[in-house]
Amino acid sequence: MTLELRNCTYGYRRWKQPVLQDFSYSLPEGLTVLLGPNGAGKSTLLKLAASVTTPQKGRVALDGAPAGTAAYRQAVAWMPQDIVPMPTLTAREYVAYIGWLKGMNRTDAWKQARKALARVELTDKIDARTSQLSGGQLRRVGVAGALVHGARVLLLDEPTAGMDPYQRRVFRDILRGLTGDVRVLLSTHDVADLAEEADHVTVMYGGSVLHHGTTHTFLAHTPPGTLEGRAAEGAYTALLRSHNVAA
Ligand SMILES: Nc1ncnc2c1ncn2[C@@H]1O[C@H](COP(=O)(O)OP(=O)(O)OP(=O)(O)O)[C@@H](O)[C@H]1O
Repeated sequence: MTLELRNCTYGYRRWKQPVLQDFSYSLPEGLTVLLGPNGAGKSTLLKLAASVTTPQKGRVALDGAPAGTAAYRQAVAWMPQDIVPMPTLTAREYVAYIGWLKGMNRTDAWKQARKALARVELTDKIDARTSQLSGGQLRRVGVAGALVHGARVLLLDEPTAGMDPYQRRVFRDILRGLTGDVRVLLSTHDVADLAEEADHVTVMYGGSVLHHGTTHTFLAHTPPGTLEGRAAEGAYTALLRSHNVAA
């Protein structure tokens, strides 16, 4: 399975410098953590891969199926950085609605929404209005929305932001429990928490990829003498500094 952006250019304003220019990226197998300072282009990359935005130039495809086609949209799940509550919908209705938008029939979407909410331990909030959930609970609803339709590619934009430590652990267990050839691209500022779990690490800055490789090659940037448990943070900072980027 290959999700690929090839020679993509994307800018939010036509008269401004594009955020991504002639940008190519291929999502490796397993879990890839996407790191980078604010404004690096991480969300933009995820939105292009999720086919919620379309590049002005270049192409995005999954195994040859172009982004935007039904086959592509069903295979790819996206959790946006900002989960906007829908005041009239309950958590279950919200997740089922995402499933339905992704092509599930209503009965399946309804059943799978309950299961997806159980996976993020929100069974007790299943009938709560999304507008009445806390920020962390709403993010867990977002994760459930990404899980509901059995996608082969999960694109998650800062999924753990605002989650308490216990829920971060639950989330990591969900990632570990994904079976089959499911690929995950996950952006985070939570370097220490997730980078060491990943199979691959991508670091972006200024719309470019500074590093893209296995976690092993990423951690090789860790400066000697770094405290235990700080290896990923150390590697990240050292990588940015080696490119003259203030971390
Ligand atoms: N809707 C928008 N309209 C105009 N410019 C935007 C918009 N969204 C993002 N940008 C700009 O695009 C650039 C990349 O933003 P993007 O959100 O992809 O970065 P990011 O790496 O996800 O940042 P963060 O870590 O802060 O979420 C930034 O310069 C940002 O100001």
